[in-house]
Amino acid sequence: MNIVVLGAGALGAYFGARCEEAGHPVQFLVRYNRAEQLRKNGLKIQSPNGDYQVSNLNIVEDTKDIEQADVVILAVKGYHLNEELLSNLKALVQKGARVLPLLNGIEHIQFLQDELGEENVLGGLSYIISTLDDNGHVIHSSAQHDLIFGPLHPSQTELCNELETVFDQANMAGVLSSNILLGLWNKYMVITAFSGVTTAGDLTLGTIRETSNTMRLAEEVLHEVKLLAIAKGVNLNNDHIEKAKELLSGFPSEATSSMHQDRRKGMQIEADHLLGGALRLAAQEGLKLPHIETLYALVKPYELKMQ
Ligand SMILES: NC(=O)C1=CN([C@@H]2O[C@H](COP(=O)(O)OP(=O)(O)OC[C@H]3O[C@@H](n4cnc5c(N)ncnc54)[C@H](OP(=O)(O)O)[C@@H]3O)[C@@H](O)[C@H]2O)C=CC1
Ligand SMILES: CC(C)(CO)C(=O)C(=O)O
Repeated sequence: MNIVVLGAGALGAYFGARCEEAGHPVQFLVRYNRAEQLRKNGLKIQSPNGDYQVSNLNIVEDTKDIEQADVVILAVKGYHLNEELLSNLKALVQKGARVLPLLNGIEHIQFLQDELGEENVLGGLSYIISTLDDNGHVIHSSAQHDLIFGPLHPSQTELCNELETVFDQANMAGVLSSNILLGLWNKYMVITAFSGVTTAGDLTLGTIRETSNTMRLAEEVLHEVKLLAIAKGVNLNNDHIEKAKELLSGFPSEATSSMHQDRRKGMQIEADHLLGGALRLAAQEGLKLPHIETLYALVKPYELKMQ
């Protein structure tokens, strides 16, 4: 399968490298600075599941240089969804590719479907903790490296089956979901609570778990996203909340969200995409989400201007 990775950061570079390691042609569509860094340093993964250096590193800076593309693994940040990115995605869709977005959040799905056509956007998400070091190599620190995906349109079933085979061959946990929309909302619930509280409070998960008032705040956020999902016709229930709490208790004490890591590094954060997105969707339904609204107000000052 011909794979294009658009967004060769912590997440996209990890899964792209794993697919290349399994013998699939992977092209990394990158911007100039990342291209230079990859040419200079190559691409390495440091992971508890096995280190790897990409042997056939195929870097492209222009969609014109991509002849064949079956799937685009889209792993940019929410604030990267701009005109330049869309025009690259449209060019790749015209060449026959379908797009597998792995971003945290939920609003981008409808946005991409509106821009690219419903049949061209698969559902996808990931449970992993990874970051880039100063050389642009991937540091993967969780045991989990799960990529959960599935069809959002009936025409995508065959491609999803082929992707399942590709991911099965790779050193990663690819899971084909029969209800990816529910999976996306479930992840959205987890990440809104996890990233909201860690980023607003500058707290690791361990401190949150040890402080009952703070843990209760995270639980209130889980409940608010559940209400929002239900208002949008997606049946998140209390079992999902309990599983989300179990997941959060499974991470090590020093673990934190990718948004909090970005706040610590002084980088732009996905506050608007994640928390702001929930508030916009809630407004459409006449819902109030007071805990999310408060967290949004606290993290908004760290959302630096677009670079
Ligand atoms: N890291 C993690 O542990 C996890 C992250 N996620 C989610 O995955 C998504 C990606 O996160 P992450 O990988 O950490 O982010 P990174 O910031 O590490 O990577 C994003 C990459 O996208 C690239 N990019 C942006 N716009 C373009 C463009 N127009 N063309 C080409 N490349 C572009 C950036 O390149 P450039 O260098 O040019 O800016 C950057 O390398 C986010 O939504 C995040 O919330 C989900 C689960 C875990
Ligand atoms: C919750 C977690 C670590 C799971 O992958 C995540 O998605 C993030 O921090 O962005």
